[in-house]
Amino acid sequence: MSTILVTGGAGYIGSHVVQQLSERGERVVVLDNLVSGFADAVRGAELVVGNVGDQALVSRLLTEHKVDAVMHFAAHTVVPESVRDPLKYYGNNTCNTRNLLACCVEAGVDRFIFSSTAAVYGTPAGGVADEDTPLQPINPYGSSKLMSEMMLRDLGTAGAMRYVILRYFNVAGCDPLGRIGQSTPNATLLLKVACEHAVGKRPGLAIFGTDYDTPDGTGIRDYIHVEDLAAAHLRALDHLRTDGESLTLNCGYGHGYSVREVIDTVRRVSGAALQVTEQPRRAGDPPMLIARADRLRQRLGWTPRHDDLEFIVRTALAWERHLAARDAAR
Ligand SMILES: NC(=O)c1ccc[n+]([C@@H]2O[C@H](COP(=O)([O-])OP(=O)(O)OC[C@H]3O[C@@H](n4cnc5c(N)ncnc54)[C@H](O)[C@@H]3O)[C@@H](O)[C@H]2O)c1
Ligand SMILES: O=c1ccn([C@@H]2O[C@H](COP(=O)(O)OP(=O)(O)O[C@H]3O[C@H](CO)[C@H](O)[C@H](O)[C@H]3O)[C@@H](O)[C@H]2O)c(=O)[nH]1
Repeated sequence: MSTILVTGGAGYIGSHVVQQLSERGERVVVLDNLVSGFADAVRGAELVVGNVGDQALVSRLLTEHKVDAVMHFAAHTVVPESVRDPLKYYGNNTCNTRNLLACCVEAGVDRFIFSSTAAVYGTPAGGVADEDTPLQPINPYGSSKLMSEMMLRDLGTAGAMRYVILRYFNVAGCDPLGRIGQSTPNATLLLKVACEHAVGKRPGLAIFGTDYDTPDGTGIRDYIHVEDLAAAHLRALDHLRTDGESLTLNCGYGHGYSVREVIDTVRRVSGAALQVTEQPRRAGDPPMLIARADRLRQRLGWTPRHDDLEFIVRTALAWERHLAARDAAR
């Protein structure tokens, strides 16, 4: 039986994908250096603690485990940090991906699923991006991911790799059964920050920008539940295993919510009286970023199961309560 190598499988999104893979009976080996992941998030798979840029280690894993496909989540992901320290991002997200790809080519592993991001589009005109929208990242994080996409495209042209590039929009929510979740320390993402405030972990919450040209003046994003996103990865794997061609696909629901709508939902679901301040726009934030996501449905037969902001918030909040109870017990 062949194995899937999942890099970054101890992180937020990777751990949800690993759980779905193992529930389906797939054999999985996770490679994660735990810089932002957690060993106890890896369920149903072997965890190897190491760096994805370590070519000797990766080559050994590919052959010893008879790997037939790689899912590559390992990366640094904090946009403002990438602006302050771009080489950290090019090093981990681009150079390490290059090393990983070199090992795959050498070992003849030619199925690759890559975690890309809506950040490759930058600030698309009209706030809606399809996969052919010009790629104009406005921060090093987005650029570091785009360079990895380019390597994959060129390997595809050279006949050395078939790939599915998944461009995630705003990923949110957690395992509905509460087994794993988003534990990222010092989170900056709106939904996580709002849930942390709702459970008392933060004293307040800021809205960054109330003067956008949107119906309520705040930024609009396309929030996709992590379980739906994980399901897209399993479909991508099946596509490559049945000799499907290389694809680049947006992952979102095709509609969005404003910052105020997200905060109102967290307030309603949690019952907490949130302390919300209005602050100036955060540098580099587009007013609106929504996926045109028809291609994902058409090409992989994916249909979302959790396209419901309230459900997303409920699952995120349940995990936040679990973390708060765990911390209180320590
Ligand atoms: N969270 C989002 O909304 C979002 C949106 C778009 C794209 N993405 C992409 O999805 C992927 C997963 O993101 P996440 O939100 O789960 O982040 P995360 O930080 O929770 O997960 C990343 C994982 O990669 C590991 N890692 C990092 N560098 C490594 C290295 N050199 N070697 C081995 N392991 C390493 C970390 O320890 C962590 O477990 C990333 O590639 C990210 O760029 C995330
Ligand atoms: O405390 C906060 C945090 C965020 N926001 C606003 O909420 C919206 C969403 O912001 P997030 O920080 O949650 O997410 P981004 O839209 O910045 O997401 C970007 O960064 C992510 C990773 O950090 C992914 O890569 C994603 O694809 C990329 O577009 C934005 O309008 C932002 O200004 C607030 O008002 N207050």
